[in-house]
Amino acid sequence: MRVVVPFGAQSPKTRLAPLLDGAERRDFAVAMLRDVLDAVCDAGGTPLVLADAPLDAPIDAPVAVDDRPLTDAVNNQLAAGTPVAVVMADLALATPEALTRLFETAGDVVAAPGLGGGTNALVVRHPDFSVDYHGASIADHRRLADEAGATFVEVDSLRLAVDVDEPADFVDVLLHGEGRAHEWVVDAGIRLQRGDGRVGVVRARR
Ligand SMILES: Nc1nc2c(ncn2[C@@H]2O[C@H](COP(=O)(O)OP(=O)(O)OP(=O)(O)O)[C@@H](O)[C@H]2O)c(=O)[nH]1
Ligand SMILES: C[C@H](OP(=O)(O)O)C(=O)O
Repeated sequence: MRVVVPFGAQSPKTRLAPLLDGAERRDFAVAMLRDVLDAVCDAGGTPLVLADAPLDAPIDAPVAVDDRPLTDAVNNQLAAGTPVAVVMADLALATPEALTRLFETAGDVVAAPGLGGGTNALVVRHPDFSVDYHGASIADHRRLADEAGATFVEVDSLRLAVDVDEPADFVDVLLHGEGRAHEWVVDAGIRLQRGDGRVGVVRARR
């Protein structure tokens, strides 16, 4: 399976600014990308990193640079032929097993929803389907599949549902992560903070 992995290389992970400075956000984003690429390869996928600018860190996969907005860049990849998968680069908990299940699930469009309304991963087998990212994109993709006459199937997976957008997402990385991204967060001094309510994170040092 051809697997497109979008990567915003210009100013990655701006919503993590409360805990990480610019260089750290770049470094952490690359750690997550490397974990995702390993998981894609171990699941039998052939990854292509779709970046909005050249990467300054070595990556063990081919890179296509396309500086158009995310949706346009991904739709251009879909136009190159199906089946194709799109797996976001910030899925710090992704495992080969979870991706294998995604890739093997039958359907014209198979989606792994993100917590909070996004679409963390997709398999597209229908030539008339196109993406529209940002906002509650899972709802948009459900509608777009319907309009294209494509079946739409969602996979239920914690490991694919967690994308690291905001500091609170570090909770799941600390609790369930295993790879470079997990190690990066621990080394940065980010720790769980238990209180009366929901568990949060705190950074012990900067
Ligand atoms: N090719 C490409 N990938 C992008 C672009 N923007 C985001 N991505 C990637 O798309 C996925 C989802 O990104 P988001 O979480 O929406 O945005 P982000 O840029 O990572 O983070 P924020 O700056 O906090 O919004 C991640 O894998 C990003 O690396 C873009 O403009 N072009
Ligand atoms: C790309 C976008 O990601 P989010 O901003 O929801 O993390 C989406 O899944 O539509």
